[in-house]
Amino acid sequence: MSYADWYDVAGEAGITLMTLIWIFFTLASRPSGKVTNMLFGGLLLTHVSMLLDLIDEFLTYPASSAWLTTIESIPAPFGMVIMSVGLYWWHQEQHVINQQLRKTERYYREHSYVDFVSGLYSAEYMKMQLQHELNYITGNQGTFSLLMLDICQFSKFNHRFGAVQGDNLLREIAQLVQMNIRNGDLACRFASDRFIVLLPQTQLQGANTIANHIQTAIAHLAHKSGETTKAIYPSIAICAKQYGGLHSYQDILADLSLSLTQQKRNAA
Ligand SMILES: Nc1nc2c(ncn2[C@@H]2O[C@H](COP(=O)(O)OP(=O)(O)OP(=O)(O)O)[C@@H](O)[C@H]2O)c(=O)[nH]1
Repeated sequence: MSYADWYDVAGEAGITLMTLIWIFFTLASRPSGKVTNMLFGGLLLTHVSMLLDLIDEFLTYPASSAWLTTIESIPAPFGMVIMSVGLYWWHQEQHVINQQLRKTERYYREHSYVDFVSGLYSAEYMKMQLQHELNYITGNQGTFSLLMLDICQFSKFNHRFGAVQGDNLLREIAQLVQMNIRNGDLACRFASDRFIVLLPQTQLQGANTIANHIQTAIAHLAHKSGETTKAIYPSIAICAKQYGGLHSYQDILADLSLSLTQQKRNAA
């Protein structure tokens, strides 16, 4: 074979390998169903064409079997048509999923906004979602509520048990908050030992109910530091407020923080 032929072989082998990789990632990433079947079928036919094309480089067919070289390219166009139909169905499927996400106002998911200590979304993400919620309710005459909660005496806990145990406690509390909110609510870590929960389309009464659930759950958390069975029962201060669409998210967050601070002062 000449150099040109080897370049040809390398190109065809690369395409054959790539189609196999696409098949792998399609099957590994997608749930089973008709969209996956179409994508898999289309990619498989394309792969077969590429493979036949590659094998063809190493075989010499007798003149009577020359037709074999012409059929090798037939599966690819069929595969591409099937794949295109699969992609169109995928587009339809994604459209439905997007509609569902939009309904709950958690439309854009962004993993770079995750706080890695608590596993919740960060304050930055909450600000974006608050702005999104404000835009939504302004157009729809709606309302929403927010909860803000703060762990009591967290600096003492850190001092006594160390920052690693402090991180564990933050994570456990974050999990309890998440367990006690609804699908469509959003819990974020706001700052150090402070968390915030967005409750879309929720009146104050409903927000207070959820705040009670969270407070009760955290009051029953028997946090263990290390090997000992001795438990620490953390307590939190929590405040719930309802908002309309006439404020900026900065004003809302400042107002909520102030309310929580006043509530803590009154309780002291
Ligand atoms: N372990 C750990 N500690 C943190 C983290 N972020 C902030 N902190 C600590 O959290 C503590 C927060 O202290 P404060 O704001 O005084 O809160 P507090 O001690 O709970 O005081 P009160 O709310 O008034 O009861 C500080 O000691 C911070 O160093 C973190 O990611 N991990």
